[in-house]
Amino acid sequence: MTDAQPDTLSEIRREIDRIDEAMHLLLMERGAVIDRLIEIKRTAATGSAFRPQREADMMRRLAARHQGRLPLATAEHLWRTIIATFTHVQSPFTVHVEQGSDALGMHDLARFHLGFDVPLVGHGTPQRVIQAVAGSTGDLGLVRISAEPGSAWWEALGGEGGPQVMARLPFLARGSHPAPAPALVVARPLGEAAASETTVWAIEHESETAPDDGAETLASVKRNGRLLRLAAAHGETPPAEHARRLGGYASPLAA
Ligand SMILES: O=C(O)C(=O)C[C@]1(C(=O)O)C=C[C@@H](O)C=C1
Repeated sequence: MTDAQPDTLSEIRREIDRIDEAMHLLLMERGAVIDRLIEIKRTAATGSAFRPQREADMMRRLAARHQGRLPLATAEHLWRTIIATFTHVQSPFTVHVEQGSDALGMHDLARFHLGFDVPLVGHGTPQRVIQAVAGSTGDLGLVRISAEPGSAWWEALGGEGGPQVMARLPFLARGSHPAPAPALVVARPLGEAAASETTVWAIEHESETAPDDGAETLASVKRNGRLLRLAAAHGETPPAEHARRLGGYASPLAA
């Protein structure tokens, strides 16, 4: 199609304008619905409007109905931005991001899932991220999942009211994801709003090798002939006798 067919081109552009206007009106209508939701949702109990299981259900439905020319990643990013923005509107929060060895990847991941309305603060280590979240009311932390990190940073999670794992990103996990850096979202306990399809555990093994217990090893560190392991397992059953529960997340949708 060229500008030599002005009638058809302007017709199509009118259609695009109609769709854009409808989308904009719908987004503003969504904002008005969120105003009503703020009145009935007891965000004050946890200080956070973040509802990871609800978000997972929404993203699964989006992926299931998706088709056509628009890349799924673009639809995912648009909706993540909308949801994160409306989460922030309900109860403002900051996201503490581990910059460490992959600062660019982590920044991409944060912006992909949160848009630009949510403020980010960078930290050099996962422990600093956890500390910042622990000292806040409803802030989130983003910690990179790296198989052999420099320290067993997850030892700083848990405890009475302390930060826990709440989500795993990317959620619509595909080989070609535009922001593929694997990360865990940590937050102070969200009560019933938390997701727990997959539970995250800290396990200390007597030897330097992990047994085949069916749990996925997210990260591990060898210390004094023992293996400190951050593991994830479907359901709520501990994979080992002395496993310490560190939170949970909605299981990402694999390709
Ligand atoms: O459903 C809720 O509880 C909301 O707060 C709404 C909403 C959304 O914008 O759709 C926002 C934040 C939550 O994490 C989940 C969904």
